[in-house]
Amino acid sequence: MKLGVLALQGAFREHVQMLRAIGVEPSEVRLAGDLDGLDGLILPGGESTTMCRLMTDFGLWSPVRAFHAAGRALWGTCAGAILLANEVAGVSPNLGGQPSLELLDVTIRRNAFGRQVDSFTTDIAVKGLEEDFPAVFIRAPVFTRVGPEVEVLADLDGQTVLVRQGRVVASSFHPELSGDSRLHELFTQLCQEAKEQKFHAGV
Ligand SMILES: NC(=O)CC[C@H](N)C(=O)O
Repeated sequence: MKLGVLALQGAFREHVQMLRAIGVEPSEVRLAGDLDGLDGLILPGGESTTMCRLMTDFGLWSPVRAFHAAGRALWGTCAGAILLANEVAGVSPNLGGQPSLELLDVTIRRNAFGRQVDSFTTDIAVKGLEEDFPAVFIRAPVFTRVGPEVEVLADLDGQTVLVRQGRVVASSFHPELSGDSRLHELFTQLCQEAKEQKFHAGV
């Protein structure tokens, strides 16, 4: 299993460390060619406006869309989830619209928990995990609209915080900072499944 972590900005090193801890040696992705041969890609948390600018500078929008179209798995955490969404809300109007990959049929609202509660950790129930997951939220977004093909895997006080649409997963929290590798293990399984499906389909 070959996984990559988008390494333009933000908490990519923490994802790399978490993947290493579960026995996966990931590579850092900065250029389109770095995606070659990968089965899955993690888009980390950070600052989505900066990441968008770097996605443009590094010419990554089309290559990441093509990576998805070729049957590979993607997981966006926090700012990474914002990059995946079809629609981004909560952007300052004078900045214009925020570009995104549009690979996940959701609307995501940036900084949805307000400044008073910038960062917090709380245990949440996640579909597919037997025990609660310690979720770290840092100026986190929430999914305010979820399309018909999107499965909600976790919420917090009625706000959607973890979703999946086929082989695209997005969390508004930072699983790489919680010292709990279960979601990284689940994503690795999803990458494996995506790879096998591709193999069976003869692609
Ligand atoms: N921890 C994070 O990734 C924060 C996301 C950031 N608030 C943004 O909107 O881009």
